[in-house]
Amino acid sequence: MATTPRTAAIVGGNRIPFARSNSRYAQASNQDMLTATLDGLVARFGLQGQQVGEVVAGAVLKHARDFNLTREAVLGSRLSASTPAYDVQQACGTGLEAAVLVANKIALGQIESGIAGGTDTTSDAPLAVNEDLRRVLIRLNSATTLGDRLKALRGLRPGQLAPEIPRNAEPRTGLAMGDHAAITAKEWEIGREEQDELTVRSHQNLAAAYDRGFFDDLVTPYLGLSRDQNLRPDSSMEKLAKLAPVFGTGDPAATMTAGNSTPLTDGASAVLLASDEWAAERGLPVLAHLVDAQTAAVDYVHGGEGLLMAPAYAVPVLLARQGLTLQDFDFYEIHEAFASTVLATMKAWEDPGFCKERLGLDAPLGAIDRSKLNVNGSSLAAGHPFAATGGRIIATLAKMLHEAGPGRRGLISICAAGGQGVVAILES
Ligand SMILES: CC(=O)SCCNC(=O)CCNC(=O)[C@H](O)C(C)(C)COP(=O)(O)OP(=O)(O)OC[C@H]1O[C@@H](n2cnc3c(N)ncnc32)[C@H](O)[C@@H]1OP(=O)(O)O
Repeated sequence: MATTPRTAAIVGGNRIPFARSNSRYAQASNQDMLTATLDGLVARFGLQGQQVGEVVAGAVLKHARDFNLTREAVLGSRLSASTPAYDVQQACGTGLEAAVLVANKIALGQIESGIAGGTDTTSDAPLAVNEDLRRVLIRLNSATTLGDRLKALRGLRPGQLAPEIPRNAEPRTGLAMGDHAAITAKEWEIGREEQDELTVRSHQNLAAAYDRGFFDDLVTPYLGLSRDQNLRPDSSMEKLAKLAPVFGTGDPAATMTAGNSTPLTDGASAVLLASDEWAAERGLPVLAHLVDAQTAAVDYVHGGEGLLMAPAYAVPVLLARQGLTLQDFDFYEIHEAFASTVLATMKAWEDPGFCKERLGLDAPLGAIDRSKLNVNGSSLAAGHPFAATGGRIIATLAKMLHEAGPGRRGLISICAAGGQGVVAILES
């Protein structure tokens, strides 16, 4: 029997304020933050003791003990323990990818409701042991006699005792994501001033949104924080101009600083999705619908494409499938991994050569109206706890579309490590 796909509704979201790394949430684990975030969502939508179809979430940096972090968070939360839950991981696209998975199951009628989310902490990063030491420890664990234990330890050297600390770098190139972004910034001739301007706007927009109460029903205070700790309402071009470059520093004309790059951040977010019927039965709002989504990947290792440029490729596929142009949107949410990445992506869409040769289009996608971009701030100001960014953006955009009224449309574009990108369209 054929089933008719339907479009999943976004009921609303919840997140904890995002904290600077090694600061307010230094003692909190991913599980603590995700559990608190789920409980905030449960409280907001009256889901105490209830079972939702599925909870799908993830973390980019996960301890080995967190086999199924999401299920553990559900068991620690006030949701019914009968709620199935599992982890996904798509780097910085994790939160959005989780929402797409939930939305697709709702669309197919396999579930009526679900929660998508993400959490990350660089304060509680997983440390690994040296590969040789790990094998020794495994042998030691299964050794039954003193002789076997001593044999297992034989050959172990002091240098092998040093822990392996996760680096914010691409495994295939050894370069930090910021250094990759600096290469792209140079290729697309993205200037320091335009990066700093985008950064100031992000801080101003986020601060204004908090001041007008926009986040009152999206953010639940946690561990003494009620606003994102990275937010600097007094951010200015003058202050940003004083910062020294931190990425691509081999180049004397390097432009990327701690100000126009996202900081290392701790936090979690979650979004409640459902069928229209499920929401109506409970008297819950429908802010928007997740209409469609697309992923793309680029060859940043041998293909000469920028590590964070995959959304530039994913968006035209999505537009073509939906019969839309890049200008047919009321809001654009382009994840600010680095200010230069947002600017390079927009420049690529405007560039006839890029659009023809790399995207195979007859004409460039064109410019977007900058006054519709990240109007309530984005990752430069809020911070970027990798897997939690998607949930922050979906909940923010869904509320913006709802406030704007029916028939409004928003584009989400998230670049991710590994040369990947996840993009989606929401409509009110
Ligand atoms: C797909 C993706 O999303 S890829 C992106 C993934 N994320 C990343 O790669 C994270 C990148 N970020 C980082 O690695 C780090 O945050 C860095 C290297 C950029 C900066 O690290 P730190 O040097 O520890 O940053 P810190 O917070 O101390 O800031 C450095 C200085 O800049 C200043 N600063 C930062 N932002 C601003 C601002 N908006 N306005 C004014 N000053 C600022 C700070 O006050 C600080 O000044 P100080 O030294 O006088 O106190």
